[in-house]
Amino acid sequence: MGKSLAEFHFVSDEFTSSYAEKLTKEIESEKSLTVDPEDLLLSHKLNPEQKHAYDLILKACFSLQGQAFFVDGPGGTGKTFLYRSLLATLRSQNHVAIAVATFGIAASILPGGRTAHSRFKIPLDFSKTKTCQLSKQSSASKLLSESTLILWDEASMYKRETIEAFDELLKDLMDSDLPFGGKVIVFGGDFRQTLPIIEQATKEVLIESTFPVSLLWSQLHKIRLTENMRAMFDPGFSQFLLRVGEGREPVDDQGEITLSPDIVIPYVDKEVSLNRLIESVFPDLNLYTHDPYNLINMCILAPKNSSVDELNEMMIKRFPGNLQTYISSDKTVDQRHQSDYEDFLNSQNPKGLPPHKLLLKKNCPLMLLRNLNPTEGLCNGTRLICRDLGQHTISAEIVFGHHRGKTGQTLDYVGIYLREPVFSHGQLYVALSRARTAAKVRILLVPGTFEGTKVDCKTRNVVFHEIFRLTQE
Ligand SMILES: Nc1ncnc2c1ncn2[C@@H]1O[C@H](COP(=O)(O)OP(=O)(O)OP(=O)(O)O)[C@@H](O)[C@H]1O
Repeated sequence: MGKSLAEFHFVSDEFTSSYAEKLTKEIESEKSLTVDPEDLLLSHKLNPEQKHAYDLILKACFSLQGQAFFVDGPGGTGKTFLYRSLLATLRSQNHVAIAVATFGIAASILPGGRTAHSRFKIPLDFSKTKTCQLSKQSSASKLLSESTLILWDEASMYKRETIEAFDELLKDLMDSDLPFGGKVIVFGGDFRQTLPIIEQATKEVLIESTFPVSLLWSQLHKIRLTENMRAMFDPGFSQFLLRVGEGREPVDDQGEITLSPDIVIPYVDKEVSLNRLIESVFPDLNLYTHDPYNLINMCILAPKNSSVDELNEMMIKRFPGNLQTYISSDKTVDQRHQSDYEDFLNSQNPKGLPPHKLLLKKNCPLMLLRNLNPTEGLCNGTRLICRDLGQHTISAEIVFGHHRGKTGQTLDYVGIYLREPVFSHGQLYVALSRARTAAKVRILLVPGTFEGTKVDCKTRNVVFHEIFRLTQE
């Protein structure tokens, strides 16, 4: 009687102190995140819709009454702008505000952002276990319990079972039956943009996997942002974007929409037209040497990796400087098959890996394909500039993301290469909606060989209308 557990030395003193240290360290590091003074001023710049959302969410945070929100806004309505403002306000007052996103690149845009998978130990393969792998004693659990706000961007791209597992985790941690354990949680997203990625899934399977199908959906307080701040100086373009995103742009009997000839590059032949697309987006590649920070926001987007590879091959030849070639080393599991399969392995181009033959030049832009260190801004989608090319190493500099002051997913000039039409919900809308004005978009539509009668400005726009019906429920 009257003894503490520690006196029985079940666990070595060294272990207990290092665990306690780790716990404190994680919470302290979250509390000591530096707040960008610019972010603190954002609350004064919010538009009336954003301000309403900001006040509502902060009220829930300060009244200690748990509430779950969903901020639903088309691309460019300032969701990220609102999140940055909320995070800055709370963190400057010493509150723990956790920010996560579906993909590394979106996480790197949020100050202190991490991917939801790494922060909440969500298993990558949900078929084996449907629970988050966080123990109640872990530092991440403690952090969640202490948090005033949990902010989850791009929740529209997450499978509902993941969010349901997170709800169970919070209920367990907080010993509460309230939704999300009674925490204040803000989900954000846009169902006009791409939905969860499930390979080979039918439309029905895809829709069934989305958040609005979950029973949790009806328990969320919905906040809608409607004013497109990105395209505010081109209202006609902003309305066109919304019609494309919501599948309201009229289609012909082939199911295709007609784009304005002003934004379409006329198709002559593939090489000539591709060159025109490249020249309209990157008029002078020499400028990368002097001003990579501005040029990194000019991009050509394509729905398939094979089109991107084709463009990269053309672009790197045009880029000034000496070419450096890096060759991958592919090995068969059984060494005896190496000579038979080496050429075949080298010809493969799996997603998430660079090509077998990677061609680079000093000062050329790069995109990282792995979440190497999201907290330092090194994640899948981070854009960098090659600074030095060694024999086995590449020195590169981050030129995009929160770590470089370039926040949000706005592009200064967008090229869209449709060698074949888009194939999935929201793809065309996502690409178009990165631009501020129609004058900063150019699209190359390669005519299909099918019947050979394709009219130049027509293309497919895939929109699953069912998702909008579900979000309204
Ligand atoms: N209240 C505001 N005042 C000034 N600029 C704003 C405001 N809100 C947003 N913006 C600007 O509008 C652009 C789009 O905002 P933001 O990236 O936050 O939108 P988003 O809804 O997160 O877009 P997406 O869903 O496409 O990622 C950014 O350049 C941002 O700085």
